[in-house]
Amino acid sequence: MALTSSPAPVAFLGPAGTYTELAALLACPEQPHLHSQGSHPLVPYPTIIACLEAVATGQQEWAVVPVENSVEGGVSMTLDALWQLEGLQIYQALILPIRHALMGRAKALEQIEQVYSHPQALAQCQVWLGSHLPQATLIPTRSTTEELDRVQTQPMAAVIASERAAALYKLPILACPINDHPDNCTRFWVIGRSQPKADLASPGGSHTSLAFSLPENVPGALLKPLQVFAEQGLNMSRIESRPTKKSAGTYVFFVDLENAPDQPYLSPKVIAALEQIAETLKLLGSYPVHDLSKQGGIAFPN
Ligand SMILES: O=C(O)C(=O)Cc1ccccc1
Repeated sequence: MALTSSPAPVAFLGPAGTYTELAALLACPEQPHLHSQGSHPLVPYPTIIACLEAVATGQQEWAVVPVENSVEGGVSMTLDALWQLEGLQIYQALILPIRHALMGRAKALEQIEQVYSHPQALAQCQVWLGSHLPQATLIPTRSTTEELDRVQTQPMAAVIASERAAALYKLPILACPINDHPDNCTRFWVIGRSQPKADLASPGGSHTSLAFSLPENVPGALLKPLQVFAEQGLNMSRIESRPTKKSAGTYVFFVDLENAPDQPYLSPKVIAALEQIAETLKLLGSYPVHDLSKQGGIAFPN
């Protein structure tokens, strides 16, 4: 009799109702070219780093984490954790439209004294908040849904989260959408443990991500790796720097490359050239991207 294994759990930034949970519901880690499977049990974690540590230590098979928002830029917690932790690989990217709602039990907006949400969500609604809730104190939380239980009993408090979160917690929506840019979207990565280097071609896809630090802070240092990409005809779709945290003025560079259609991974030649240049090089994976922001909205799974 054939043994059938049930889908492995996916760690996500909780509690229930976050945008990251929605991305995890739509993710398909074992078959990264698909999405919208919804068959994996989901396990909430309080922070992004806890999600990634759960995979790195083998406690969970998969994690889904936010990486970059079209308005606010990179999610530094995710980038820093991927640089620090060993043995992680990106298997899939999902881009979701982000439509923020203000929810709570206030009878009128003037009643609201505190607004709780993830710093990215607060920043994405700052113009709206300044003009509609100038009296409110903005309080950052670890995820959009962390303080949803508080607003059940405190009418002076409100939360910025998704409409799906309002439905899950049975909270009235006071205003929606409140994001300052209508085309707000966020990219999420599905992370698993890394394959041996020889298997980097698998699972493959349209993009490759890597991170590197450079040995010397000298004029033109960054030119060398960029020249490798240019000479190999590799288009960079993103470059972002984060401090190494070792000494002031030293940086880690995170790069996303578009793969050639006939080569869904980074060639050994490019990897060898980068290894020569970088102080530390981390290949984060080659993977397909599902852009769900351009399909007129998504049907939210429950
Ligand atoms: O997933 C969430 O709900 C988060 O708190 C992270 C986040 C915040 C804002 C936009 C997308 C993801």
